[in-house]
Amino acid sequence: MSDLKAVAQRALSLMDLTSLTNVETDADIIKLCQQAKSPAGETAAICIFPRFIPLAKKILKAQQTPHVKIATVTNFPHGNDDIDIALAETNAAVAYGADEVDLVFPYKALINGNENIGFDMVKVCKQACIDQAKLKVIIETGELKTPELIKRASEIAINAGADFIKTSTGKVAVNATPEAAKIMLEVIKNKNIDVGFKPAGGVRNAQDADVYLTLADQILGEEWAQAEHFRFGASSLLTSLLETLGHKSEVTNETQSTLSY
Ligand SMILES: O=C[C@H](O)COP(=O)(O)O
Repeated sequence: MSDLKAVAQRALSLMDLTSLTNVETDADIIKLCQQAKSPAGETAAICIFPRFIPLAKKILKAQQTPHVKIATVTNFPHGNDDIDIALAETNAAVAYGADEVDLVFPYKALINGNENIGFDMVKVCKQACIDQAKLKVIIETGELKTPELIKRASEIAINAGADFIKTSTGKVAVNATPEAAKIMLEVIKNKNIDVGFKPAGGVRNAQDADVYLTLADQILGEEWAQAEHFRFGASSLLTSLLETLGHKSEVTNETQSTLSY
């Protein structure tokens, strides 16, 4: 069993602190940015809908946490197969100033036997992100279900230019699982390529995080799971990690006083 405090500290620095309920207000996004500057250190990123990016940029700058990346989502959460729409959304996300775009792979098309739509969608969206944003491709493992489809979607996404492969939207019945993670990490290892991994959905505490970090350490080596290669997509993990680390999850007065937007 790993040292849970050490795991919690590591997981915090690898987190895409996520708020994708679609009922967020500006106040919720401001609070999320404040939480990203936690008493135990900064999260790697926040993950929000595109329309909130300009506000988040302003807040992150005002609270002097410009290293916290802004991730957003496109073709989300449905994973439909309309390439033009996915591309338009990705172009808009980049125009808003996203550092990272989490694109939902057209997984239903793949389940129906069409590999080309996924490849083409990732390829054009990668082009839209080139030199401006990382492209993280959500393959929705809980819907793909079989190891063969999870492996194939991972390979297609990587072949088309994904910078990260991500398990899940967090919006379906089955989200990140260790079984899916193992398949995806092995695809990355076998391809011997500079692509990252993001388990997302249902990662709730340091024990959950430990399972995925241990898999990454075993499959890709202990140095690999750094923020440029590994993220957790999670909405409630931070609160639990802060408890493990002995901190209260509330925003500190100090954090609030740095805001001058
Ligand atoms: O990408 C992240 C997920 O949407 C968050 O899922 P969660 O609410 O289960 O942590």
